[in-house]
Amino acid sequence: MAATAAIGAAKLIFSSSPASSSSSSSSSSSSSASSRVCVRSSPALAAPRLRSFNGLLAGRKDLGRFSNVFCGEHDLVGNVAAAHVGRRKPAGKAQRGVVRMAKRSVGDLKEADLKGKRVFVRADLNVPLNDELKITDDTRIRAAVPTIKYLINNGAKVILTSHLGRPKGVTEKYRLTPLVPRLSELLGIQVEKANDSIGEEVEKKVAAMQNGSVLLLENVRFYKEEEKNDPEHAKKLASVADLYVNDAFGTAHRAHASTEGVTKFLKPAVAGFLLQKELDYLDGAVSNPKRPFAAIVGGSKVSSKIGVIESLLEKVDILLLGGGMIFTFYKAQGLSVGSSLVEEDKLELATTLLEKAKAKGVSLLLPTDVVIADKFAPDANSKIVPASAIPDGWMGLDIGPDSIKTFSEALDTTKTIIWNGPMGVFEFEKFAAGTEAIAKKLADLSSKGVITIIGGGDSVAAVEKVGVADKMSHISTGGGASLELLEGKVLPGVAALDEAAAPVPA
Ligand SMILES: Nc1ncnc2c1ncn2[C@@H]1O[C@H](COP(=O)(O)OP(=O)(O)O)[C@@H](O)[C@H]1O
Ligand SMILES: O=C(OP(=O)(O)O)[C@H](O)COP(=O)(O)O
Repeated sequence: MAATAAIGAAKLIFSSSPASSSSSSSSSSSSSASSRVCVRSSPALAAPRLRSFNGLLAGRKDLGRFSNVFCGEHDLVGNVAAAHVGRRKPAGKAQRGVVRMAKRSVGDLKEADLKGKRVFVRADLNVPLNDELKITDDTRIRAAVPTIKYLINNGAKVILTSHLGRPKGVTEKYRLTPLVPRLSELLGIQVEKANDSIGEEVEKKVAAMQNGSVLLLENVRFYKEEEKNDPEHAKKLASVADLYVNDAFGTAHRAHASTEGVTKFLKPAVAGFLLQKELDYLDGAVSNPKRPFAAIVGGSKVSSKIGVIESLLEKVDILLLGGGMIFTFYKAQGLSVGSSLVEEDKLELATTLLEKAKAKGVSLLLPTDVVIADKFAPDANSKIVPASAIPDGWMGLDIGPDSIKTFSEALDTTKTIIWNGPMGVFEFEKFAAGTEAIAKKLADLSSKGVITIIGGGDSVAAVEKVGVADKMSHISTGGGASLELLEGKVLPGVAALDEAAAPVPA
């Protein structure tokens, strides 16, 4: 039963009841169906280390440097991307028909299909950059390499596209130029770059491409039409290419022109190796998780992630909230939050979510103490205060030591953990302790057999920074995408791709 413990004026919802055990007997049949038909080894939920890279690299020595993060055991399987097109209903509710579709993979395309062809590759190269525009974590770039290498080794001309950040129009600091040296180094060829993603310059550069070369287009989000998924814009993007590969798992939850719209104009439209690998692992691990199952949600994308919490309450037994997410909850409970990050229009939702968690017996834990700062800067003055005592003019930038302890104890009871969003502004040393402590805790639990899944550009950067990325069961290049997959949502970037020859029976 859920109990409400008062912490100063703050209320912390805590349930002593065990997990809603309803888990997913209803889902297991579809899960096993997919294992059978999608020719994959079941994700080894009992193993602490990634086991489901699905052999996409097997036998391909040229791809061997891909990543120590992504390279687990390479057991050879077919080139079929398993993707939920319709997904199971939450446990405890009537199950709608589950339709599983296999998506056509880039691995299905051979030299005869690729040689001399212009391939529009959508990757998620949204990597963190510092003030000097230096890449601070290259995980997403490394993760994109196997698909690109496969294409160039088969004689294709790769037109590589990505977004970076959330620019409003052309913004110098969001140009993709800083990515070129690392991409070139990893691919072993000089990558060319265009200063636009559509138009004459792109057309000219594409016309001059040799087989086996790579042209990186400019940030696709410099055009507002990208996020609007404007069909005319998608047509312009597609006009320079013959076929489409989507390998941007981190952006697969966005129906944008370069992730969804272009599929109307380019055939075949297939899944890249990374997209395929992510879906395969996450589908198995989160659709029928070992319980207790915990989610940790933090970071700064509050408005896009707070909505996910409602669905998470249907799936998880424990939900830990940190990062910029928490202040909306505090404010909803009547607390002062100073100048902390708050989504004013989500206050009502936050209240509803706290009530729902209580009603469902889900342990929703908010930090009881926070590290506050007098400005958003690495050299800010800081102090630790109870969550109920944030003074005016101060902002919360990390969770405090009591919260770390409570969160660690809660995590000790779990068997599966998915984490998206840092606990604090870990980029500043003064506010990195919460994130680092949780990263170390997950690494420790991983070694004890707990399944640990880290998703999101910054979350992955944080575990890399702590040096524990290789201890985790799975490092996902998508935070929001993996949460939406966990919710049971259709990822538009996946749904738009061609189906494999035959649908997978449910
Ligand atoms: N209390 C906070 N206030 C403001 N920003 C925060 C806070 N806690 C964490 N962040 C920021 O959240 C960012 C990551 O958020 P997000 O993009 O949602 O994560 P991910 O990339 O892992 O999905 C980090 O850059 C971090 O500095
Ligand atoms: O960083 C990303 O998502 P994530 O922070 O949820 O991992 C992706 O590149 C998507 O970016 P968006 O959330 O601006 O669409």
